[in-house]
Amino acid sequence: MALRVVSVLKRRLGGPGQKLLRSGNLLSATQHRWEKMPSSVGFPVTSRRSFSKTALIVDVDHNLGIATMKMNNPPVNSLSLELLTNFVIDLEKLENEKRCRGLIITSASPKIFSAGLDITEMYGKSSAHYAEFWKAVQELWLKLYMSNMVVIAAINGSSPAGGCLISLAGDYRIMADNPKYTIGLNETLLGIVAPFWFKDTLVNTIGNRASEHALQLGLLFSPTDALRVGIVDQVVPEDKVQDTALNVMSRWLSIPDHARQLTKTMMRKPTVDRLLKQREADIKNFVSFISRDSIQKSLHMYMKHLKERKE
Ligand SMILES: CCCCCCCCCCCCC/C=C/C(=O)SCCNC(=O)CCNC(=O)[C@H](O)C(C)(C)COP(=O)(O)OP(=O)(O)OC[C@H]1O[C@@H](n2cnc3c(N)ncnc32)[C@H](O)[C@@H]1OP(=O)(O)O
Repeated sequence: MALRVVSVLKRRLGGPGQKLLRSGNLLSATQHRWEKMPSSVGFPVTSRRSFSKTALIVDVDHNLGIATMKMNNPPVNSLSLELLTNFVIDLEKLENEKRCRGLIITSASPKIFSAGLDITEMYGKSSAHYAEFWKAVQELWLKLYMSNMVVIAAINGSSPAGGCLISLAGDYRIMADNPKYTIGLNETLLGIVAPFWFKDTLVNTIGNRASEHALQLGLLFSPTDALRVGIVDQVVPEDKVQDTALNVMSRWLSIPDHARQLTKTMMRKPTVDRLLKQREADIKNFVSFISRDSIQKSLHMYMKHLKERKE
């Protein structure tokens, strides 16, 4: 598979990418750290940046123009305020790197892509905290959904709710073929409601009827069912997720950026504008909804249930 990926990329990538590929195997090259690589024009050929504090590991391969972002927030990659904030900062940095055209989002922890929003950020806190948290969730979705980069989710584990949203905000989803993993917008199971822009993102992906069904029942799909309904685009053996992501990326990067980006904007802007027009109202709605005693109780019970499952 690795060799096939290399030959596909050889055909599709021009310039420095081809030079690197001529010099050896793409996968071993991307695995090299920048200090091991020759720098022909004064900057690292491949650079790796790790932010252990931010719980995100970002590798940028300047030659291929592909960044890989691994969520690294054990135990379950829950999206805390801090992680959301740093996710946005790193996305902005990548967006500003001219040579970075593609982004693969995946998880550093096997089995869990992301457990979704950090539930502990949504109960027992102040209204100001809820508002700040929700703004960060909105910001991440806005940035990801409208990214100029090709964004591929390499879903190597379970991906409920906010984790599913991150995947849906990308351009293409590849999921590991493991029946233990599930993906979906399961908010109703927690006694909460997926906001309209979560719903819109799902509708844009799988259509209205399938979304209504999935959202009302809070369905968490196995990889096979997720593929059938269209939440993911491909299901592959667990050890092939990353190779497949690179392979698919090469196909997407073979399209001229400006044409692909304008097309993406044309398809997604109306959905994004809907939130932008009522962003403050959406924050207010969230704060008032989440502060209700009944909702606080539901979230508390849900967390208790998660903990008791283990005992
Ligand atoms: C009038 C209408 C108005 C409408 C207005 C709308 C307003 C908007 C409303 C609000 C919208 C909010 C949208 C919410 C989105 C979300 O993302 S909510 C989060 C949903 N996530 C989940 O349901 C996943 C829950 N977790 C799991 O199912 C499992 O943990 C797992 C991911 C499958 C992993 O399982 P396993 O490996 O067995 O690990 P666990 O032992 O279960 O967990 C380890 C520890 O992690 C804690 N944890 C798990 N998930 C979360 C989480 N999301 N947040 C915080 N913490 C989490 C878990 O409790 C364990 O903790 P310890 O016991 O302390 O170890």
